[in-house]
Amino acid sequence: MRSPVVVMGVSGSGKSTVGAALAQRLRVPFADADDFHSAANIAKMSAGQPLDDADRRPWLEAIGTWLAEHGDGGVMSCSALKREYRDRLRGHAPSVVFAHLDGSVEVIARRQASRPGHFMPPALLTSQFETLQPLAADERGLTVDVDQSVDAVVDDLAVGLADVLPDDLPPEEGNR
Ligand SMILES: Nc1ncnc2c1ncn2[C@@H]1O[C@H](COP(=O)(O)OP(=O)(O)OP(=O)(O)O)[C@@H](O)[C@H]1O
Ligand SMILES: O=C(O)[C@H](O)[C@@H](O)[C@H](O)[C@H](O)CO
Repeated sequence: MRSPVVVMGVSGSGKSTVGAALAQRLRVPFADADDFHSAANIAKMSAGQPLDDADRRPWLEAIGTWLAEHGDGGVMSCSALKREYRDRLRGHAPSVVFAHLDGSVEVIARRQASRPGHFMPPALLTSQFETLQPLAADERGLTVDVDQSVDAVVDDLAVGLADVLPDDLPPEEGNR
């Protein structure tokens, strides 16, 4: 069976950009968890307030449903900041693999600041880092450094995923 991939990380780490490019490379469907938020969640973040567990619960359910529907391959960009959120997603799609886009607050703040017209205010980056629980050793996934070009990040992901999912990727992707 092929597996869905969740590209995770704090706001501004590159999930939307990298996730879309990865899906294209793997030739699988792509979805962005930003598009699954309720209007109330978007309004809350836009007003500079971080989401809490209750705000994220129905959102995670919708994302889990998408992952379950894409058990044979798909990429979802979703912050998935806490272990308990990832456990929830795994409950829907047990084969899911998490790809953490990891970077320093300096690099990510710089990218967020130069991104025009996004609802997420840069001031919320601190709470994103405070909430983030990196992948634990028992979680199926990989971590990639975002302090490099988008192409290089996607290359690292494709190579790393080939190790995590040796039977899932087309040979030309898996053997890069
Ligand atoms: N590796 C990279 N090198 C340079 N710029 C990047 C890289 N990855 C992403 N960016 C840029 O950084 C900004 C943030 O990226 P993006 O919107 O994809 O992040 P995100 O994690 O999806 O954010 P959010 O969760 O807030 O929607 C964008 O302007 C994007 O073009
Ligand atoms: O869990 C969260 O707090 C949210 O997912 C945020 O991270 C936003 O959706 C997004 O990343 C903002 O751009």
